[in-house]
Amino acid sequence: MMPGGGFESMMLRRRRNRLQPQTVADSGLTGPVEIPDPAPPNQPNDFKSRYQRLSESVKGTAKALPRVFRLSWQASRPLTITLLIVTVVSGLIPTATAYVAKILMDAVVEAIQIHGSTRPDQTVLYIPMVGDFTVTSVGKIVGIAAFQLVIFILQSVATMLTTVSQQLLQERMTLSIRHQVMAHASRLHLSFFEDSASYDLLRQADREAPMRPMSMMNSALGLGRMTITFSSMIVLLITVSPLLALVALLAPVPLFISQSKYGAQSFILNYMVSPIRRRMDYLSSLVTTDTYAKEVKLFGLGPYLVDRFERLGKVYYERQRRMIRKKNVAGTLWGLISTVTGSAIYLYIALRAVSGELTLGDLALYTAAAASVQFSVGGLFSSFSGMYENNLYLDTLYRFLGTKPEIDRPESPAAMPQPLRGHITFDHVSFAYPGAEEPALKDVSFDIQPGETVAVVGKNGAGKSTLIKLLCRLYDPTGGRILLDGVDISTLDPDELQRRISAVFQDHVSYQATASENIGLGDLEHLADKPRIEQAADRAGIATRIERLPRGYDSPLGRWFDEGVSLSGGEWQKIALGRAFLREAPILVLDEPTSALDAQAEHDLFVRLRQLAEGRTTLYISHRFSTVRQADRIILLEHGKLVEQGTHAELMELDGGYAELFTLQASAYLDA
Ligand SMILES: Nc1ncnc2c1ncn2[C@@H]1O[C@H](COP(=O)(O)OP(=O)(O)OP(=O)(O)O)[C@@H](O)[C@H]1O
Repeated sequence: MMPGGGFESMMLRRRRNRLQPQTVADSGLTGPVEIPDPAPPNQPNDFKSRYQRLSESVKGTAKALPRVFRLSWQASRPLTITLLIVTVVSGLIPTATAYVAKILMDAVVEAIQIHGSTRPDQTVLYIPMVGDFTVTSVGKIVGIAAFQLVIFILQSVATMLTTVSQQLLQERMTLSIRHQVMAHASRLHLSFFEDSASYDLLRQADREAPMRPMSMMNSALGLGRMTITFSSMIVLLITVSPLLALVALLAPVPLFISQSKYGAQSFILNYMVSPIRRRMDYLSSLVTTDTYAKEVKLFGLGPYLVDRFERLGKVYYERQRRMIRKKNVAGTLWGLISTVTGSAIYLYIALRAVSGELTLGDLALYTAAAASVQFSVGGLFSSFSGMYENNLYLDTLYRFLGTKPEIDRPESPAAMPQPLRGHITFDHVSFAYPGAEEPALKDVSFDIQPGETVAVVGKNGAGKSTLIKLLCRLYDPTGGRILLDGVDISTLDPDELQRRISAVFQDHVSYQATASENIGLGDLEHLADKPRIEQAADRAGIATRIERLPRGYDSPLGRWFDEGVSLSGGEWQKIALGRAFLREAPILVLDEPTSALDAQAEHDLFVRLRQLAEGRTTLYISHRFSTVRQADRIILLEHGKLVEQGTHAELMELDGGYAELFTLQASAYLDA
């Protein structure tokens, strides 16, 4: 039985389960360790239904084959052709070998008989020597043996060619698919990365899919090869004895039944990672991952987590043991029926050979044929289940490649205003994240004059970062519009817009690269422009620190490198600022750029920012009011709404939400 639709519906169920809140007992951290496995798909299990599901799976999988061959064809035509030819040849070789063994044996027996008939007086067993035979029979035997040698050589060559072509094609296809996944991911919209289900899709496409087409191709070719062996063997047997062909076909039926039952069970077992194992993996990662180490150690969680792992592990092992035992014992018993049938037939043929109705060669042929037909039946099933499994992953790949970047790229974008002054207008902007019940921004309108520095404040979750994502066009507003120098940004080319914006995000990236590259990535055109990079580092207040590094600007940063330098959180943040300063963009966006900076560094930065922001429109988010008060204007957001705006003095005078937050923070400092 192939799980067919049942498997997919199970995957869907799993995805839904993931989105639903888990009970505490289910997390694996507390509660009973007997976490149940998902119920198997509720489907009838009689032979007919199994057969129907099998044929549905066969059709579904067969449909996937053309696209896999297309991928292989695109990757390399010569290798694909070689592989196809070699598959046909390898499929015929077992039949040819069996046939040659038969004619060789028949020739030997015939030669013995011819020679034996000339010595009718012989009563004791007489073993003839080569010299006793006629030249014709020796010639024939040598000819057949030579033919056999050719087949053996062909077999070695075919094996070598298969290995080489498969490995080379694997490399080519993996490269080409990874390239496609990367290229597509780089075009995707931010919401794709922020949604867990679609992000899962990307991770799977990136991790699993590159290997799959070639595995599928290999399984398909294996299936083809075995089908060729199987059919040619049957044809050969028919020419010798139709009865033999029939029995060779019937003998593996019990094996086929057992394969179809237990093969599918182990398939489900392998691909349905049981919930208990997922929890074990999580517990293990809590103890073995660097980012969790500090907290796990401080709270003394290690022994507790290890103990939970062990207890879950015992339950898991017990379930595995039962399943593995059942599968193998039952599978072997069914297989034995085939073996017994085969032996009975073998005996029957041997007896017929004795009575002279079949030759010794026929007996040899049947032996080879029966073994290879049985092998093919086993192989047919595992090749097919391999294809089925690979196809599931390929589906993921094609679903990923079929996703559309959600930002609409205008067909003929409006011209970017020249020169860009940096006048930003939010005009009744509203926004709700996909699937979110509450909008993150509600009817927000404000205006930032060219060169103005505006700070956005508000409590956690007020919508500050969302505002910035919309301005950078990482999302499109669900209502209202954003104008840049009077032009609606949705009519501009998003790439061109983003080139005019320089940003530091809350979760800025620490690239595993040299100090110089870390800053240079802010503007690819100046990736290796040392003087500009040094100037940007100086503006961000990190130049002296970089100069003190063992290899200055060429020092590798981060732990990926053997001699990589580990920077502090604040130093990394300054590097990110340097990256933003490298880009000579008219709009500067800073999302909590000073959260990791010490008081001195923050003060220095804002003194510099005043110079840097000159001529640039700057929008920054900060929870530090010492920084905020220096802005030309301050915007206060509350639950996605703009509730106050003005200078620090104006807002203090207003004595509203801003004044309250400011006083709260200031008094905290004063009390201390
Ligand atoms: N990718 C997302 N998908 C769904 N909802 C989101 C997403 N990002 C943020 N939100 C929600 O939108 C609201 C506003 O989030 P936002 O990040 O803009 O807040 P913020 O003011 O920047 O908060 P903080 O001060 O904590 O950084 C929050 O309620 C948050 O839960």
